[in-house]
Parts: sequence; C-alpha cells; structure tokens
Amino acid sequence: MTATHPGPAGSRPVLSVRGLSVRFRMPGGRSVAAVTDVTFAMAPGECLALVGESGCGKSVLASALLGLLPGNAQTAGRALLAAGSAETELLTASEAELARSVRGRRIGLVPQSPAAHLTPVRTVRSQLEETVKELTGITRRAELRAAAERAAGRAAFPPDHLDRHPHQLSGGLAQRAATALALVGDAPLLLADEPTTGLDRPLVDRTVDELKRHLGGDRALLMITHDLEAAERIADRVAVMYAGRIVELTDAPRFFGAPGPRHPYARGLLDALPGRAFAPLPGMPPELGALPDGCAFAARCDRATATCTTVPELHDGVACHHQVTAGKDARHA
Ligand SMILES: Nc1ncnc2c1ncn2[C@@H]1O[C@H](COP(=O)(O)OP(=O)(O)OP(=O)(O)O)[C@@H](O)[C@H]1O
Ligand code: NI
Repeated sequence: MTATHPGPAGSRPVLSVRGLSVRFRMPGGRSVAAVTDVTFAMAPGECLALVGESGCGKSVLASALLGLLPGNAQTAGRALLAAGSAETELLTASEAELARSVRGRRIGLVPQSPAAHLTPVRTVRSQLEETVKELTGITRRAELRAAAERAAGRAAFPPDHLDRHPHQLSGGLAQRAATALALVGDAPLLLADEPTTGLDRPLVDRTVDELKRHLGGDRALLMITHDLEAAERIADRVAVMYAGRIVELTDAPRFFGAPGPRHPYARGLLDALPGRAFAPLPGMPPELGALPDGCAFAARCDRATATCTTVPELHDGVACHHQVTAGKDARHA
C-alpha cells in the first residue's frame, strides 16, 4: 500500500499525495471517476514520469494539484506541498492562495499545448518580461529585459526569436517559450504535461534533457507523457496509470531494464514500443463513467481470473493479482 520514495537520507518530499481521488459530477446524477486513490511522493531532485493511455486521468491529476479543476469536480485525499518548514494542502487551499503563492512560484507548469498557453497577441519577450515582473518583483526595464533573456536562454529559446508572436513559432519553439515561462519562478516542483507532444525525436530528447537540467539540486519534476522513450531518458521513477489509478510505481532502471514492468498493463505498454516487441495492446480502456467493480484492466488481461473481480491494492509498487515476474506469470497467491 505504501508508495513513498526513500529519497536522499532525511530529505522531506517536495510533494506528498495520499489517496487522491477526483470525481466529475455529470448531468443525470452520473459521475466520472477520473482519478482514484492515487498515492505517491516526490523527493527533492527526483523526476517521476506519469504514463498511461489517453484519458486515464493524468491531466486531471495535474489540474487537481494546481487547483485548476472545473466546478463539477469533487476531490478527496491529500496533496501536501512542502515550503520551508510549512506545508500547503493543495486540495483545500483557497483560490487566492493558489494564485498568489503556488502556481508559477512553487509549482511551475509546462502546459500540454503551449500554443494555447501563450498569449497570441504578444511577443515572447513581453510575456516573459511580464512573468518575471510578476514573480520576482523586478520592475526596472533593463533588469527585466536581462532576466527575460536569461529565462529564454535556460530553455534554449533563441534570442533572435524573442520579438516574435506565438503564431510565428514552430511547435518546438512554442514549447520552449512555454518552458521558459514555467522556469521563471524557480519553483521547487515542475509539472510538465506532455511537454514533447508533436516534436520529433531529436527535439524530444533536447526538451527533456533541458527539463532535467533545470531540476538542479533539489527541485522535482513530474512529467506526464505518452512517450515512454522520453520517460526512459530522464525519469528516476515511473508511475503507470490505468483508468484513474496508479497500477505500478517503480524505479525507472528496473522498469525499463530488468526485471521490467510487473503489472501486465505496464508490460503491455512497453511491449507495444517499436523498439521492443512492437505488439499493440489489444482492446480499449474502460469508460471512466462506467468502471467495472474489480480490476479495471481485467477485461483486457490474459491473466485475469475470478480474483480480479476485486480491486487489487498497490503492494510493493504493483496493483495486480497476477504480477509478471521476469517475463512469466507469478504464481497466484
Ligand atoms: N470537466 C470534466 N467533466 C467530466 N469529465 C472530464 C472532465 N475533464 C476530464 N474528464 C474526463 O476525465 C478523464 C481523464 O482525462 P485526462 O484529461 O486526465 O486524461 P489524460 O490521461 O490526461 O489523457 P491525454 O493523454 O489524452 O491527455 C477522461 O475520461 C475525461 O473525459
Ligand atoms: Ni492529458
């Protein structure tokens, strides 16, 4: 049941999420279980990759941490963000507090669609300068200009493109502009939602390497991605989400190397990669508005038995009645 990371000795987690659930209330009394009972902690300096198929709840989890859920969402559980000796409970903090002291300052967000995040009518330079002003209190023109250029440089955004508008940028440069904005506040936690969508492989590598470099000593990076190769490149740990739950939470070297993923779904995700077995996962994830009572993966799982009508607990980093071990089925206890 525990999913904490030991981290460097004595270090307190930057973020500690316990039993987080998000439900959307829908017309007609229905509800969508977008996130269910998610527990994990992030150590200073750590990169955790959150992976899983489209619609499994990754972005909703991120929105819950940022206080950006829509009005029909209900949350349960805890999400503690460390700050000096104090902690902020993100799920119950007021919008005023989140806007004033969390978003941008303590959690930097690299958004899923940078083009939508950037203001279309303003140049990258003016958006960077405004963010610097807001987050650092610098007001003098020359200092603002220098700080904005430094921020651009940190995200490898070319200085000669600073006076362009977002529509004049390629997808890759828009992504770097958004990354530069996210880095301005030196937030202890960076949250990147699909930071490499639409980029080609060399640019994916560059973008994730840049993100990783900005981790520095004790900042943490939560990277949401479909891209397992990008996750392998930079993650210290991997959390695999399926139908709103974390079904496996493992150290990256063990996940991508030996013994490999232990949850059949996680194993299937990795086997689907062109560089691996290139065997697509059969079937589709269930509707989050109509989840089965037991293991949500059972319908797609060739190991499923009668025990799978109950939801498996996360145990030793895996939530499955039939863990995979060294490529074979574990004996069913
Ligand atoms: N405001 C909302 N009301 C109802 N359901 C919602 C709302 N926002 C998201 N959902 C549902 O929550 C589920 C999880 O969505 P989410 O965007 O978190 O998926 P994701 O894992 O980020 O997918 P992707 O990889 O495509 O970005 C989806 O089924 C989505 O339809
Ligand atoms: Ni998403």
